Amino acid sequence: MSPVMSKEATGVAWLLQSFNQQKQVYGSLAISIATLSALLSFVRRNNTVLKETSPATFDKHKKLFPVVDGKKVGVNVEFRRQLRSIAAILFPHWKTKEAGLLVLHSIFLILRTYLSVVVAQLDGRIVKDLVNGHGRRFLMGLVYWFAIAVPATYTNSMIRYLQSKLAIGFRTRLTRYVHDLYLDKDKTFYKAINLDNRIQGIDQYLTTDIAKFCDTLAALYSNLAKPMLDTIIFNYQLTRSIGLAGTFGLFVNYLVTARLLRAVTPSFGKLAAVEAKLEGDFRNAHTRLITNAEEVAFYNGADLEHSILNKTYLRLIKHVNYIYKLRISYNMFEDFLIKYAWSAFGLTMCSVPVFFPQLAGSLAAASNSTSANDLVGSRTRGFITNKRLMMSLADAGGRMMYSYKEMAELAGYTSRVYSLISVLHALRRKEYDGPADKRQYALTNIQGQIHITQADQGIQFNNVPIVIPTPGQDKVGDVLVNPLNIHVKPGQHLMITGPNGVGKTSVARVIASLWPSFEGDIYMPKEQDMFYIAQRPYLSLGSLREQVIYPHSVEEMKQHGRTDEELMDILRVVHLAYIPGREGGWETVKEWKDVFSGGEKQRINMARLFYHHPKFAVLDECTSAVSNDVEGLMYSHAKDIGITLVTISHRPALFKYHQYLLRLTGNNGQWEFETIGTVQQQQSVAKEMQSLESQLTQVDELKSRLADINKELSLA
Ligand SMILES: Nc1ncnc2c1ncn2[C@@H]1O[C@H](COP(=O)(O)OP(=O)(O)OP(=O)(O)O)[C@@H](O)[C@H]1O
Repeated sequence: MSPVMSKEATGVAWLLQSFNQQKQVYGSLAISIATLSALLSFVRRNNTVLKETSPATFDKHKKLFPVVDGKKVGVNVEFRRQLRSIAAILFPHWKTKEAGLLVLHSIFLILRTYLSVVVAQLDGRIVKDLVNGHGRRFLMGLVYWFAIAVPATYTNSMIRYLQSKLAIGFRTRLTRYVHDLYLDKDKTFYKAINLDNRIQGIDQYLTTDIAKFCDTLAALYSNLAKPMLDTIIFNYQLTRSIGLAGTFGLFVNYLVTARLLRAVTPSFGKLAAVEAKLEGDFRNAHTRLITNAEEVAFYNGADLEHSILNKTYLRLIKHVNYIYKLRISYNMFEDFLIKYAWSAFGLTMCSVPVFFPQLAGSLAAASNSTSANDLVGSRTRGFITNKRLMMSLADAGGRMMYSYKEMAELAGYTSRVYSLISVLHALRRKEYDGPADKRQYALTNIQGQIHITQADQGIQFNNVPIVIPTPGQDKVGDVLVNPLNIHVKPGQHLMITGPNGVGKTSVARVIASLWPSFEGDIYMPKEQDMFYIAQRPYLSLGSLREQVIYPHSVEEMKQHGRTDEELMDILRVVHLAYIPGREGGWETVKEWKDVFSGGEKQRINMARLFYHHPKFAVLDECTSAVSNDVEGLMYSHAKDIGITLVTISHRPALFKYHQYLLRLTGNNGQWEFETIGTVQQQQSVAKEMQSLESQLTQVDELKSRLADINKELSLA
């Protein structure tokens, strides 16, 4: 073999040997690429929309979510139980996308730890080659350094990506589940807002709290799982160089740190829960202003609203500042312990193989046995590798300790999310907040029965009192109306009248099952045969068409074979035929509550009645802003098309469209049921006519006064 050939052969052999030594670098690359392709195909296959939660699932979860009161919020047994209950929603089974994401996330976490070890060794090797003056090896080390950078950076960004995906996945599942509970057929949303005090400012729970819970949970997994893994692997690596005594020292160090930190950590969980509540109050105050902007502006109430908003904000910020203050001393202590005390301890550990080789591990012993020339290089290599491992270990331990604070915060969010779900579950089962003993008219003692019958049986109340549902441990409701006995048969229109606040709308609430019936029996047709128009007109988000067909969607309208021409006919009845032309057609989307006048809003609501064409309609003062002539036309049309009306109003002008009158007197809950057209009725109508006639007699007088004023003005 020529000297040249022999040199080349040596070069190839060295490269092969070097490749052999660094095969883990290529292994890492291969694993990363394989994981990437698995991930991409997995994510592509799993972009499905979540299915609606079935009643069977809710029944199954009943035991998981008992309502708990007054439990201490913190990292305790109750926190773990609540987290396990919520986990049943996040991971309904092991074939979910989130479970897959979790597995992938874990793979990348392992990969990162593995790469950290490789990097530490490579770092030690490069420095050794530098100290020993091995130029070629040093350059080759740099090549490997860059080669490892590719999977390392990819792994890091993948971990962040998967953590965000996991958080979004959790949030989607949880939001879907809570929405299914909240907006179910039993109108749980109404009960949660009006019949219960356990969840205040529910919008904050549904939006921010769920999001924060999911973000913290996903972050906690990587902040906890990765350092745990790191600790095990790095400790193993270190044991090989600094020996068992060093590793034992490290463990003692962890234990002492954990104890110290636990002792000085303030109750961050409780503080986070209070902060979330105060955030909710602040947001709520703004929402109220947005909803009532016009009324506030008319009253010139900006100053008062300003001070309410400021006070709410100050309460929040005072609490946040308090948390920040607590954090100063806690963070100082935490940093001192984890950054400085641990580093000093780490350096001491790194010195073990140098000063006490007899205590060192197998790797250090091997390098110490090399020739004197290589001793400095080997020590340098050992020190650099150990220092890097030690730094990673300190970082891992630090993150584990910091995670305790995150865990405490997670406990706060968990308690909020858990209480939301548990109260919604309870309300779904009609378990309200009330006294434990069965007192009359307590929300825990609802005895009334609702019987669904054929529409031709009408609506019947047998001994049903109207009681204000009052939540609270020691509370019972006040009786507004004594037990009612009424029967509204098809075609026998009923009007409910009485002074303000006597309980007229409350009767409608009981008919609609918004309020419970505490006693007696209610017989009524099925939901589809009934329609309610509330006192305050409601306009939804969406197109003009969707305002008329509400609560139908456009798909439902099509399924029922309804057309825009029919909608136009309906608008003619309520004298709004000009609206589609003026607003640019049925598809126009606007904030309709700001577009329509008070009377127009009420007429749109009446248009819905004609679109849905129910057998019975409960109309609660829903035409008070409509002119008398149009109101009359709408009432006549409703009766002509066979809708039986239950009208709530105190205006005698509407008597003539009804056969019966339920008069709530407000006198200790008393009521009278009369046939319209009796002597009393005629007297009351006659009284109204008299008053109108007396006003008419003044018309000429008023006209002449107006003419005088005009004349005076033109002279001036
Ligand atoms: N959720 C509630 N909690 C406590 N009290 C309530 C609640 N809802 C209604 N009330 C009270 O019950 C009474 C009856 O209310 P309701 O709305 O039925 O009156 P109404 O006869 O329809 O009055 P109006 O003619 O002014 O519309 C009122 O005094 C009201 O303040």
